Amino acid sequence: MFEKRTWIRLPRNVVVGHGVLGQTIEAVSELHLTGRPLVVSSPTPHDVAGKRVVAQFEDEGYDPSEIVIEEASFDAVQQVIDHASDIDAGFLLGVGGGKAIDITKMAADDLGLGFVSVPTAASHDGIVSGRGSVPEGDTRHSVAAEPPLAVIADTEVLAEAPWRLTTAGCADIISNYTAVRDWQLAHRLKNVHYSEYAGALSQMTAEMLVESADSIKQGLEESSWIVVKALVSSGVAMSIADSSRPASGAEHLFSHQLDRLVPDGALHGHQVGVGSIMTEYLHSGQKGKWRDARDALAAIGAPTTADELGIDDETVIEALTTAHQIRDRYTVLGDGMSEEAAIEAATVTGVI
Ligand SMILES: NC(=O)C1=CN([C@@H]2O[C@H](COP(=O)(O)OP(=O)(O)OC[C@H]3O[C@@H](n4cnc5c(N)ncnc54)[C@H](OP(=O)(O)O)[C@@H]3O)[C@@H](O)[C@H]2O)C=CC1
Ligand SMILES: O=C(CO)COP(=O)(O)O
Ligand SMILES: [Zn+2]
Repeated sequence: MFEKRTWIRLPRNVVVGHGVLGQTIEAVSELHLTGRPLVVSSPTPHDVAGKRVVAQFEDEGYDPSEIVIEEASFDAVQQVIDHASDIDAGFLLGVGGGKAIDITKMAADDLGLGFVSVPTAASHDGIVSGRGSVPEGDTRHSVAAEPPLAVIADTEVLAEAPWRLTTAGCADIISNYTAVRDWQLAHRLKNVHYSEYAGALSQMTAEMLVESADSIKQGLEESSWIVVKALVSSGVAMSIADSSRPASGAEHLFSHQLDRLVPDGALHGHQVGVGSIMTEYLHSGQKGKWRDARDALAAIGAPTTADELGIDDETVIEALTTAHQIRDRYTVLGDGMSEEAAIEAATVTGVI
């Protein structure tokens, strides 16, 4: 008997472009959500977009409420859950970078309410995915959470965010190359389920971004358009796979381990980018494609060395040799790298 089943949860409305923040009500009303909206943001996103979203709901006769969270923590998720229960919220909007959006999607998951993602920074593909990441103990990687019903990405707002957030989003996409390679390796060696559709979409997303590198420049709103569309595409790949596998391999394990070792280190995307230079080397050797990964990152102005990440060489080696312990996810790191091999990989690729 045929027993395969798949259940793909995707956003219904993805609205991207100049000034689309002004179409929030339009995009939301199409979703047939009812009750009071709760707008969740963090301080800067509240100023640049959150209060405009609240004002729109007020003008249209909704009775919105808002909450501004300061940090990515389970306490903050609980604060949002409590506030939503107190005001009897009907649905949630997360307005911000990864912090505000992840907190909203995790609170929405707990509350059983719909949620809309309104990114103010094109900083990584979590802003459009059904994966939430809040540091707890030693856990840094994402877990399944409520996927957004809609994404409203205003390129005018995104283009005004600090440029390093956009280069971090690019680097998160460039890391899809090695993530897919790791996934294929795990399929071959460990019989891990591999989705051809999700793998191909993730890889194509990285290729298209790299091909557009010349148009990704500070001050060009088109850059935000290109990057956010790639982030949406990467988020869709994760939804198809029902896993972060298409966009997260050993380079992400390396970054998660850096987050544990250096809590206020570099941006997620920048760390995974540097990680992918080294894991590409591990996949394909000295003559392999690691230079392509490095050059693609350099072309958009993302870090390619430990120095540029602001992380010392010893920490890079410690993260590389212990990254395989982060989670049960087979990658090119296998059951761990020796210190000598890690130093070799980081040195040959110029990371240290
Ligand atoms: N779900 C997933 O798959 C993933 C989730 N994450 C999570 O996402 C978070 C990191 O995301 P990231 O977006 O880098 O971090 P933040 O949401 O913390 O945003 C980074 C910084 O940019 C500021 N900011 C955001 N938008 C603007 C803007 N338009 N103009 C000026 N400043 C702005 C924020 O201000 P302020 O401090 O006021 O908020 C913050 O200081 C972490 O919590 C991480 O765990 C990371 C990777 C993947
Ligand atoms: O950042 C992600 C994909 O780019 C999510 O991956 P993780 O599941 O490793 O947190
Ligand atoms: Zn990522």
